[in-house]
Amino acid sequence: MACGVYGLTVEPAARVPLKVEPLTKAAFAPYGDVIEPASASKTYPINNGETMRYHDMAAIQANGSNARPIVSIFESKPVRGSINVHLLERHPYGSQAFVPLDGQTFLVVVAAPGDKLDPSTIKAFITDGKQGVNYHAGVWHHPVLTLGKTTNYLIVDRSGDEPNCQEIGMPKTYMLGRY
Ligand SMILES: NC(=O)N[C@@H](O)C(=O)O
Ligand code: NI
Repeated sequence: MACGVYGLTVEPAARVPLKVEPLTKAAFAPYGDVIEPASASKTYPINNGETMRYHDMAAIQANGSNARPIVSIFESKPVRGSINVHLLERHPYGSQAFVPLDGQTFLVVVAAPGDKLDPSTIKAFITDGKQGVNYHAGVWHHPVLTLGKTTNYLIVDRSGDEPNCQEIGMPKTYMLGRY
């Protein structure tokens, strides 16, 4: 998905630490959904009780002309050393879900939707290896930041006619620490 540059994405000289918090449903609610059994709104047994259904975990959005939700796999190499971020991207026409298939933790950096970045809404989270995330349409997020080893993610996002990836520069370079 080619990301159009929506704003300045040159790395700012000013650097600030950004606290990395454990990912929780409540903390992530302004940005999207956490995909994990504990966050299911509805859970019920099926198949004569042999299977538990964690129902309707994420709001899958696919808007625009000829839009449809699609399933893909991202095979993502890990980032290593000090991780500093200075740009985010958004998909205005649809949501984007990442579910790790190898039990791998990853970092999530988000900001509230809007045509201008609101620095007060920039947050960083670390997943517990079982969690996935679903960014709602228009939510600013950093391209996937995989930790430790190359990881496959199941991706659910949107295909359609309109270009669906825009990048924007962050006001500072945000330091997430060493991994
Ligand atoms: N560009 C692309 O498909 N991936 C990004 O959207 C991402 O969030 O990693
Ligand atoms: Ni994305």
